[in-house]
Amino acid sequence: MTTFNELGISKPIMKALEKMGFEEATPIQEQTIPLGMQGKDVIGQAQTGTGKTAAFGIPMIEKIDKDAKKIQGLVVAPTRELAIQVSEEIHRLGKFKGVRTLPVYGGQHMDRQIRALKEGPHIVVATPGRLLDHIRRKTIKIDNVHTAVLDEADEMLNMGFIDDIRDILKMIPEERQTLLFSATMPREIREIASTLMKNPEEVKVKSKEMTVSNIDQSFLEVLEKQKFDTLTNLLDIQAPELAIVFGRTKKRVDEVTEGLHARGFRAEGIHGDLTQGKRMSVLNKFKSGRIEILVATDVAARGLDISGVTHVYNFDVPQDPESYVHRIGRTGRAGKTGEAISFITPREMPHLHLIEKVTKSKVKRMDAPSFDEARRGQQQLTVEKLTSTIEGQDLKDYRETAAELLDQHDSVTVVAAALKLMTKERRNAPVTLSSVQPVSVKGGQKGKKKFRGGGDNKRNNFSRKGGKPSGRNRKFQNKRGSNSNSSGGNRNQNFK
Ligand SMILES: Nc1ncnc2c1ncn2[C@@H]1O[C@H](COP(=O)(O)OP(=O)(O)OP(=O)(O)O)[C@@H](O)[C@H]1O
Ligand SMILES: [Mg+2]
Repeated sequence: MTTFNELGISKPIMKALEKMGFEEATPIQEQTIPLGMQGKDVIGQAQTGTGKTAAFGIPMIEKIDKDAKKIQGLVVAPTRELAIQVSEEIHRLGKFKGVRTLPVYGGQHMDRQIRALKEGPHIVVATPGRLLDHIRRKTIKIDNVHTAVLDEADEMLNMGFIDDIRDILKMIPEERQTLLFSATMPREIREIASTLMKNPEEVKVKSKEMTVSNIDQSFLEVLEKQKFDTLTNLLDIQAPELAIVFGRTKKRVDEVTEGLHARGFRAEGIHGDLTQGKRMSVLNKFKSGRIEILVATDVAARGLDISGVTHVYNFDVPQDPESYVHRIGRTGRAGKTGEAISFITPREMPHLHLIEKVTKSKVKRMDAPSFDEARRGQQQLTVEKLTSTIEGQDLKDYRETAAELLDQHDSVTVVAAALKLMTKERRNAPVTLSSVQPVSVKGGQKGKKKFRGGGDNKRNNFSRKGGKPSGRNRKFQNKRGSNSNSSGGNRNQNFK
């Protein structure tokens, strides 16, 4: 294990790392940071949630001259949410050095952005379209940029930004350093690497599997029309602290969200048709725990780093193995554990096998839970509340009434009535979703061709001091022997 100290990182950044609770560098950081600090061009590939942001953020911040009121570092990211998230992480890393970072993305007021740009940020983290807009209006000057980063390059390609990216890179002074991060290396990205980068060093954190070992993966074979009931039963049993449910289309996301509301869950949907303001407010609610379930399309959730996501449900199986890896990678981040459960209709079984084959991971079969189990799941929550009240509170004022009650009724009846009163019974509103076509293996083969590996499975775990212990410790949840909330659930202990 390499400490950040050994990587020759300067004092102010070391202080920031300490504040952030980062103790050891992750493998991608260990390999990328020294190259980055030597000024080399780097292509980085590693598994989800393994700290790629700091891997490019630290060398970039090291090179900033904070007395120069000029944009010196530029990060391009595919979505607004990602731009904001990356900007926040860089801000935290560069705080003690006094580095100013600004996220710039479409959908935000131009005037406001221009005013913020006038304050002289050192680093700008931007989405491609809006960045080009600013460059053309000369509200962003890139003549002094010495470090350029493309984060999630393949996703930018998928989203049709490839020409924008090329244009942007061509405008930045040639003597710049370029860092490129991508889960896959399709032809177009390779071409950018060979034409617009200088002898890039490739850092691939190798692994047999593409998914991280701290995500427990399982699937249920379920008929399309039973998916929704199965989902709510599972949610009742597993009681995730924060869960993301993936749906294939925007319409699907809206329908599942509405259905969850009808059954009394705190859920909200997120997809590309929502306004920027709405997307941000949904994400903030989710991050702060005001909603417990985020229903999302692939694009809306790519790269998002939300701590405390304990469960990912693939309500619809992802189109290709690559999406599968990114989706489930929203949990099991920063060495924590997580659960990923995929709903597979009988006709989609070959597709699941393809995902297993390409990602080289085994997805365990689990049985669909019954309504009865779900009901017991709800009651279990009440039992936990009751137990903690028994253990933790002064009940003196209630004892006399309790004794009177027990004179009149037997104890089991009294406790049963209390449980009934306290249990939030699920409304069983009937929910019918529009029908969807099953995913065919053909779609998956595209992914197979595209996909490539990354990430040392055993070593992706890393330690973070003072990490918040996750979750309600639900015994019920432990049925399959592993969950994100079990105490000491951080498997990374094995690697210390
Ligand atoms: N060395 C470290 N020690 C502890 N925590 C870390 C370390 N490096 C990064 N983290 C934390 O791990 C989480 C995941 O990091 P990050 O978002 O950079 O992952 P990523 O590799 O970019 O994932 P994705 O492929 O999903 O985009 C973040 O919350 C980050 O703050
Ligand atoms: Mg990332």
